[in-house]
Amino acid sequence: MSLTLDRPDLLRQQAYIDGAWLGAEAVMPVEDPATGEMIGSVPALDGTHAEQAVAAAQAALAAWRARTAGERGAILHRWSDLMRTHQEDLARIMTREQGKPLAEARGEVAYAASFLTWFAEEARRSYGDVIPGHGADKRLMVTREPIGVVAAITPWNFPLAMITRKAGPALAAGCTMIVKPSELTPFSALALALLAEEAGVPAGVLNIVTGPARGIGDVLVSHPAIAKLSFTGSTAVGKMLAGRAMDTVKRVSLELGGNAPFLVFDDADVDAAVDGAIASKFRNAGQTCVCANRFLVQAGIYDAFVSKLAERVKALRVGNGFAQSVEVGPLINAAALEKVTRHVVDALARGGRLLAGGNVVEGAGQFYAPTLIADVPASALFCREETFGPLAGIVRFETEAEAVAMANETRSGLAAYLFTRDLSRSYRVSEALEYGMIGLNTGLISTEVAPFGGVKESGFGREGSRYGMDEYLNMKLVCTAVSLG
Ligand SMILES: NC(=O)c1ccc[n+]([C@@H]2O[C@H](COP(=O)([O-])OP(=O)(O)OC[C@H]3O[C@@H](n4cnc5c(N)ncnc54)[C@H](O)[C@@H]3O)[C@@H](O)[C@H]2O)c1
Ligand SMILES: O=C[C@H](O)CS(=O)(=O)O
Repeated sequence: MSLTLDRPDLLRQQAYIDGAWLGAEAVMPVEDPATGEMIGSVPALDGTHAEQAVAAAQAALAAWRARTAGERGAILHRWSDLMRTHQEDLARIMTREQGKPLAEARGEVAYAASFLTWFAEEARRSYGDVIPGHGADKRLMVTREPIGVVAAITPWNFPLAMITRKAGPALAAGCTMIVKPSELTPFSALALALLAEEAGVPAGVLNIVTGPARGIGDVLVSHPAIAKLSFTGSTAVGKMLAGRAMDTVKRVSLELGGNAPFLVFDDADVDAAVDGAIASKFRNAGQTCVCANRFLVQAGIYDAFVSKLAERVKALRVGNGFAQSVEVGPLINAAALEKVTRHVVDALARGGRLLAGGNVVEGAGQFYAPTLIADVPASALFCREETFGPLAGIVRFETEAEAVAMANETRSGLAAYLFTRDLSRSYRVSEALEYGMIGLNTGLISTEVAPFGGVKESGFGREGSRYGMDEYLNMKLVCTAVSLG
């Protein structure tokens, strides 16, 4: 299937280093997860090219940080405007390489652009402090300065937003950046770079290095000129990269895997809980870090919730993201299909009751039927691992204490959801849950205006909100001795 774009030049098959578009003899193919067809290819660059990108970012740093926050913000605003102008093309490129339904892809373009708009304004608010001196002759001033050259390594599931959630604050702060996008979805990143160039981002300020992760990553985690590593991806890879970044004591922020519990109490609005469950579980075919990963439902509301949810899951339309009515697209690759299959088989083997789906959708591409399994024990695999697929598994509980204990029984700590109409319970439970973000009577929590991030092994640091700038700024104390005349 050909990809029709108003701006065909947005589909870039070259990497972007120091303001130049770069080809290579060695290339990496990019496949459409819905059809298995090859869309195109990108250069399979290596550590040498990563070194070139670091040198370019280093050379561009002084002039970029010397611009005023307003000047940097104006460029970010133009970049964001260009994203919105070309929303349809960016969405089509994303659906083609990542698979999500076109409506979701359009939503991600707007979400990704919102981070550029937000941080274009936050740039002007990187305030410092003047502190009353500790001596009559002392004057204390605290300034906030850009960290310097930043390396960003990003995942495939939100191929635009996970980049602008970093590039927005980094460039607003006066940093320069090298991005290594996922090898599964490089075209979104390269289209973003073209629009950055058109918006006036100077050469070297933003660099996109495509290719096998290890060779490029080895440079990005170890190069002494890189002051910060911002990683979004799996917990296992994040742990490894962060550990290596410590050899040069880089600042690190980690946005890692999740295992979100979705708690429904007897006093919940059951229809609202079902709406929240569908929104949280099946967005991007269950391939988001904040998807509900396990449903914990109190005994009194259990049957009503399960039967209503079953009707909704059975009605979900699966298919190619370009098809008008499709709500659930393909999984990203065969490994993802295998993992969700493994979790389904395990849940059924433990006595789970299949109420919808439970099968691979035969044919081209990697499709799994939206699946609902009830009456599963908390020992099931999907309760212990991030499924990252369209499986909703339900565990029954009796008491609030039991629910909180089950919810917290994981090393993950990104997002959690609870549905209750009891005000005291909403405080008790949200305070007891060990997570960075809580959805209370909602299944959708992500926005550029609020801090996004986790605790425990879901990482540290926050993206978005006024806190997002902190990840790209250093604090400096200037202590001045003044003569008293
Ligand atoms: N917390 C968040 O904000 C957030 C957002 C999106 C995705 N995620 C998590 O990301 C995971 C899915 O994304 P994924 O499959 O792309 O994760 P991944 O860890 O496999 O890959 C993420 C990035 O790391 C790179 N990478 C992998 N091995 C590397 C190495 N040895 N050296 C350097 N780079 C390497 C990949 O090429 C990719 O660019 C899920 O666990 C999901 O929960 C978290
Ligand atoms: O996969 C997790 C991303 O952060 C997606 S979103 O921010 O929740 O849209």
